[in-house]
Parts: sequence; C-alpha cells; structure tokens
Amino acid sequence: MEKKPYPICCLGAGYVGVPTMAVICEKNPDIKATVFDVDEKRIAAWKSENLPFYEPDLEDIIKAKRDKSLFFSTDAEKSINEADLIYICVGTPTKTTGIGAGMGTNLTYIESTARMIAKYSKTNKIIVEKSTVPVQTSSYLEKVLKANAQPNVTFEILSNPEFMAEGSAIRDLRKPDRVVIGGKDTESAQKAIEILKKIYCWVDDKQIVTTNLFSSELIKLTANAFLAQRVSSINAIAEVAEVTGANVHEIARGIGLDSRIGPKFLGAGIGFGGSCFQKDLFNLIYLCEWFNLKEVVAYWKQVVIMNDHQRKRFVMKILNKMFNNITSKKISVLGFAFKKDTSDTRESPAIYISDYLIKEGAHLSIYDPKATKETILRDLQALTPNVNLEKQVTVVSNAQDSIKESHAILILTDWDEFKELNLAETYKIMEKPAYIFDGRNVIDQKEARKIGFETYSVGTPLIYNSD
Ligand SMILES: NC(=O)C1=CN([C@@H]2O[C@H](COP(=O)(O)OP(=O)(O)OC[C@H]3O[C@@H](n4cnc5c(N)ncnc54)[C@H](O)[C@@H]3O)[C@@H](O)[C@H]2O)C=CC1
Ligand SMILES: O=C(O)[C@H]1O[C@H](OP(=O)(O)OP(=O)(O)OC[C@H]2O[C@@H](n3ccc(=O)[nH]c3=O)[C@H](O)[C@@H]2O)[C@H](O)[C@@H](O)[C@@H]1O
Repeated sequence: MEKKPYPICCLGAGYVGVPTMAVICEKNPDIKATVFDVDEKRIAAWKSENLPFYEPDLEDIIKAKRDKSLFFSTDAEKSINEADLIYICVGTPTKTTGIGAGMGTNLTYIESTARMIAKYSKTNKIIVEKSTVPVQTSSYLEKVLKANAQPNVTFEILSNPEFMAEGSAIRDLRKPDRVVIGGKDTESAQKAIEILKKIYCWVDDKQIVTTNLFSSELIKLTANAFLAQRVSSINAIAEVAEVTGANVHEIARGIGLDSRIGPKFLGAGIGFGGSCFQKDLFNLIYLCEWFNLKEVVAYWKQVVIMNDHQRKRFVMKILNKMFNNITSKKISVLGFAFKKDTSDTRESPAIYISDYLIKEGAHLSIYDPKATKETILRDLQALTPNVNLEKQVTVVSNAQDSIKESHAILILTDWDEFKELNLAETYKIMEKPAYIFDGRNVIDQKEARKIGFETYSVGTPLIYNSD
C-alpha cells in the first residue's frame, strides 16, 4: 500500500518560502507541500513559466516538483486545514509609521497568519516560525492562536530561523551550516522538534542545534548583526587604507587567514544591501531600546551609520574626481541588484547611489543582467516621487549600450560578466577622460590605468586613486 505523504504548508511564497519548500520536496519524497500566498499574482507567476524572481537552480526544482509534491495555492482554508505542519514565511518589514517607525518590526503579516491558522485549523498543528522576528514573537503568536483556536485544537510553536542567502539559496538549503530549532521544554514541544528534525532528513544531526524559543529567535538576529558588522568593519578599514596607502584587499587576506577571524565577509565595497541586514539590525536595536540598553543600542547603530557613510563616500569620490560637475553627463551604471546572482534590488546600495547622482543632474544608463526595468524605475521613483525619471534614467538590456558615450562607469553589483569586460574596447567607446568607479572590486585597476582610464576602487592605495 502506498504511504500517505506528510502534508505541510507554507504561508508566504517569497524568497524564503518557495526555495525552502522546493528543497524540502526535493529531499523528502514523502512530503506534500502547499505554498499559500495572499498575493494572487505571485501565486499565478509560480504556476507559470515566468517565475516571480531569479534564483539559481530554483527553476529546475520547481519544474521537477510542481503539481507532483509541490503545490501553489490561494486557498487559505484548504492549504491550512490539510496540513499537519505549517511554516510561517511572511515578510517582517521595518515599521514605516507610528511609534518605532523606521526601527521596530511590522508584525502585521505575522499576526495575519496566526489569525488565519486559528480560523481554518480543525486539527492540531505544528507551527514553524521561519520569518525573522523580534525575540518573544513566538509568545505573541501563541497568544493569538490560543485566543482564536477552534474547540479542542492545539498548536505547538517552534522557531526555525532561516540562514540562506539570496543567489545561493538552493546551495545553502541543500547544505546548510546548521539548522536551528527552538521549542519549549515540554513533552509535546520535544515531539514536535523530532518531527521537524525528520523534515531536515538530509542534514547531519550534529548540525541541528536545538534551543529554547527565544534563543532561537535571537540567534537569527545575532547572526545577521555579526555578518553586517563584518562588512561595516572592513569598509571602515577601507577608508583608512585609502588615506594611508594600504590596500584593503591585502588586509582582508592578511587577517582572514587567522582562523579566529576567517576569510568570509571581508569584501570591502559600497556597503551591504538586501532586504534583511539593515532591517534585522533595526529589529535588534529597537529591541535593545525597548529594554533601555543604551550602550548596546549605540554599538549596533554604528554598523548602520558606517554603511550609510560608505555609500555617500563613494558618491563623494565620483564628484571629487569629476570636478563636481556631472550635470547632464551620461553615467553608465553597471549592476543594480543588491548582489550578484539575484534579481532582488531591495535596499540595494545602487538605489541610493543612483539617487544621489540623479539629484546632481546626471543621466544614468542602467544595466543589470537580472533586475527588471520596472523594478529599477520603481525603486528610484520611491526615493524621488516628484522627479520625472524619464528625463534622467534609461534602463538598457546590455552593458555595451550603457557604456557607449558615457563619461564614467560605476560598477555597483559584482556580476561575473563585469569581470569579463574588455577594458580596451570599453575605453574606445567612452567620452574622455573616461572614469571607472569600481564599488565591488571587480576590475583590474592596473590594467585599466594602463589603457588610460581614471579609476577609483574602494579601499585601494592612493597610488591608483591619487588624481
Ligand atoms: N530574503 C531572504 O534571503 C531571507 C529572508 N528571511 C526572512 O524571511 C521572511 C520572509 O522574507 P522574504 O521571503 O524575503 O519575503 P517576501 O516579501 O519575498 O515574501 C513574503 C510573502 O508573504 C506574503 N504574505 C503576507 N501576508 C501573508 C499571509 N497572511 N499569508 C500568506 N502569505 C502572506 C506576501 O504576499 C509575500 O509574497 C522575513 O522575515 C525575512 O526577514 C530570512 C532569511 C533569508
Ligand atoms: O536573513 C537574511 O535575509 C539573510 O541575509 C544575508 O543574506 P543576503 O542578504 O541574501 O546576502 P549576503 O550574501 O549576506 O549579502 C548581503 C549584502 O552584503 C554585501 N557584502 C557581503 C559580503 C561582503 O564581504 N561584502 C559585502 O559588501 C553584499 O554585496 C550584499 O549587498 C545572510 O548572509 C543570510 O545568512 C541571511 O539568511
């Protein structure tokens, strides 16, 4: 007799929900996963040939598993009621209005999932909090669930934060450094933890860390805070390197070989972007403000301050080198996504750098291999609602069109194709003097200089940056 698949459901068909469910289905032939989202357009896209965003290898799994063990749905009642275990993977953005605006976390979507789950659940469920949340959100979830549960229905809440990075989501999910599961110290919670552990059947038991609920929630915020802090730390050193004649990339190598420091996340550049680092730092900072931990607040705030500074510093370098006169000049912007191998532009440094330059009157010709024109224009318009962007911004479909007749190239995303730019040919089609401002350590500065370019690359010695 065929075994009945274990039914799970995921609320939120985003960057975390879908890759997570895809890999769970890939690894567990006995699981049936339904991804539900309130956004009907997004679900329609997941069911179509044009998936909502680009993530390496995701499309292959979707094609292999869709409508076999992986389903997409806009039917909340059916998705929830049929599942024994429910992942919450909805957004937890920073609040934009009211008390805590710009800092605290907006828990509207989290609460809406709790209310839906309580309303539609006719049987007991395990609830897996995967979204990144303020510490103690699991208690809040529990309260809303309990207060609205149908008679005799119980919920066991686990915290199971996600550590995958965009652009390598599938690789990270297939081979995670660790899986963290938080739960209460009760018999039913421990049983639920065992069930969740079984779902991660491809992960070595030694890499599964079990904790209490609040530790698990705080592990996630701490991990992102530490990673963001490393980026700000190396960017701070980049500024010192530039004025002293040292090279930040040599420094990164020199310290990264110390096994206590390690080589990762020492890439100096235009600062971190992405939907999470800043948001999660604010989440942590607000939590500390709430508990009146003034020194801790000041400590973590500095990571964000340094990140803003790094973007502005890059723009100041452009203005300094180009004699503070970029009005009406064509500037080629190569890369708009917040990092390579993703179409995601959320909080991309490119948005803020482009915005500064638009305000200087420059004409930007933007090219990104994956971010769409619609997204790029939407991001820029959000910062300058009253500017007619059509006059100053063109989004093109290849690097050549962006570069042609431009006065300067800005490399704002570390896409591999920018490493392969033919610098000699590039030089020929640009206005002179031709500038390259490398925000991602992508080009060979020495070679570019030899060809005739004026160059600036974050954190490299004055010998290259002195003009
Ligand atoms: N993007 C990333 O790389 C990572 C994100 N996270 C965290 O995971 C969470 C989700 O992030 P993303 O996937 O990037 O967000 P996202 O914005 O891509 O997706 C969230 C989805 O939730 C949907 N949604 C809102 N309310 C809903 C409801 N009541 N029921 C069902 N769906 C609902 C939205 O329509 C949206 O499609 C956040 O807390 C984030 O901090 C954690 C690790 C990595
Ligand atoms: O919670 C999340 O959302 C995720 O946030 C990050 O993942 P992600 O934002 O997708 O990408 P990262 O590779 O961490 O890069 C973040 C930003 O830092 C920048 N960065 C990264 C590394 C580096 O050395 N230098 C640097 O400037 C990147 O260009 C990018 O803009 C974390 O790496 C994940 O572990 C976490 O799950």
